[in-house]
Amino acid sequence: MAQLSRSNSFPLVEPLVWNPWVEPEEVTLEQPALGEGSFGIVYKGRLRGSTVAIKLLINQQLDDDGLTFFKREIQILGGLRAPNIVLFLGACCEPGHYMIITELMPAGDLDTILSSRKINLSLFIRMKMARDAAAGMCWLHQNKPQIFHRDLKPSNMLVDRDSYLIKLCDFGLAAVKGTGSGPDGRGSTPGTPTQSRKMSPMSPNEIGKHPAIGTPSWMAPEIMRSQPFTTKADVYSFGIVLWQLLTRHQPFAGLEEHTAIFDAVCNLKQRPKIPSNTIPALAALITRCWSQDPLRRPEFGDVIPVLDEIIVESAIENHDGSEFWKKHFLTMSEVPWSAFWNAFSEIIPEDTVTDDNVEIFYQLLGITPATSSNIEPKVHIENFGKVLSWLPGSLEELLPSFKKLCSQPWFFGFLDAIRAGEILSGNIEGTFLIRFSVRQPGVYTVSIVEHGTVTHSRISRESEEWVYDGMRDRSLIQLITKVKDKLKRPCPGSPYAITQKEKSTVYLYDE
Ligand SMILES: Nc1ncnc2c1ncn2[C@@H]1O[C@H](COP(=O)(O)OP(=O)(O)OP(=O)(O)O)[C@@H](O)[C@H]1O
Repeated sequence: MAQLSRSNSFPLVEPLVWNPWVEPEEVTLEQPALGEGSFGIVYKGRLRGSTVAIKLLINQQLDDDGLTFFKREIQILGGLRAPNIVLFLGACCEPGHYMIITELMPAGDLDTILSSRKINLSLFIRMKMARDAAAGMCWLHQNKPQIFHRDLKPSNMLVDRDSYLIKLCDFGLAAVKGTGSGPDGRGSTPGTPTQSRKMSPMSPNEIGKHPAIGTPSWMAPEIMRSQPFTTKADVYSFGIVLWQLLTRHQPFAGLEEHTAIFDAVCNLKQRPKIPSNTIPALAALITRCWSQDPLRRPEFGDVIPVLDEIIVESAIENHDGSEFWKKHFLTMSEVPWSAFWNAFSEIIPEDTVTDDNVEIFYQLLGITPATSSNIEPKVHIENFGKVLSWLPGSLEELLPSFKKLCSQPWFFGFLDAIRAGEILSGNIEGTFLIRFSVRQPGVYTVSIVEHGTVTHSRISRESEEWVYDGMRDRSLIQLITKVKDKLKRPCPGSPYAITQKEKSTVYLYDE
């Protein structure tokens, strides 16, 4: 048999259409700026009929070294096409108009988003962001030749508005292995550190003391010490980013001076504190990523599958539930209803696989019937996780437990405070209903008419027991019977009234 020669490249003989250069007149900028870094101010703008992001260099009088940097950023970013790396669109290399143009990421950078408490981001979304960043870094490290980012931090991670997809940006400090493309033009490629003039955001004075590249809070100890480094220096930075995604805090916040960070990280081997209630796999991953010894840090290719499992665990706290999702739908955030039900009906008792139960489950997962027969409804991982947090126990018992709950006249399921208030108003003192807490999955809310107004309070969960009004019980239904002096009269009109034909004998009200 003829031997096929293996080749993954061939010479491109046709003239290339790729032309990165843009004339300054082609670009229009919109004020105010979107963001500002140490080297550039970024604006929203227009180019050739498209809305884009334009980074104008702050220093428009580049010397030879500055020009080398600028060209390298264009060369590296311009050659990258990957789902988690911001798309390069063009550049202008005319003195006075030095700029780099990329796709616009409308939600801005991750640093701003994480520090804005108004933006609610579940741990599930934040771990998906971590996975995106890891995928972007994996692309760089597995490129041939390898690319080192050297400034990985949340302000260099851009966010897509709707999907929260993350793309890496700012390749101003990036380097290509084996090209001698050091920022100072003297070959400070990874593995052979030299003194760098470009250090963000250290001042020139400090550079002499700590010849290193990057931003101190995210800088690996070997970089700070100006020792040889590898791709694992980026993995260290990722460990800090992962901790930020977990806590939404700034790393080394109390340490203002770069020398203090140097001392903490390099000499005292200190790291930010990982909260004790962190998912164990996530705590372990952060710890490995920011190991003092670079050899103990994982490759990004190994980080991604670990994050895939962490993503599931962050959406579904219930152990059986997260194992179920990992087994059938790992890497999927939502699955078509039929695929979900096929897998789920395999693990529940055969007599519970009924049309009634399908319907009840449909409601429970907050699925609205498809408006068109072409679109199959989907089960979202976070909804499944929430449902399991309200109905803890084994998966086999999920449907019977929910059915029993629905048979209680006071249970109203998915209802917000405003609607609960409307339903209860005009009822006598002590009339109440119980609903899933809209804000806090895993918690129930009691809405009750008290002193002529409707008040809302929580039934919390502590050590596998439900707790309300000083009483506690493993069964929610039993707990409600214990507080019937306060919760006197179930509110009429439960949406599950039909299932209440099989009314529970556990709780009997004196109407
Ligand atoms: N494509 C984009 N879409 C939206 N906002 C962007 C985009 N690119 C950059 N920004 C915003 O501008 C800020 C600065 O961009 P960038 O990091 O590229 O500049 P820099 O001067 O090289 O920064 P550094 O100080 O980290 O070196 C980002 O943190 C972000 O807020």
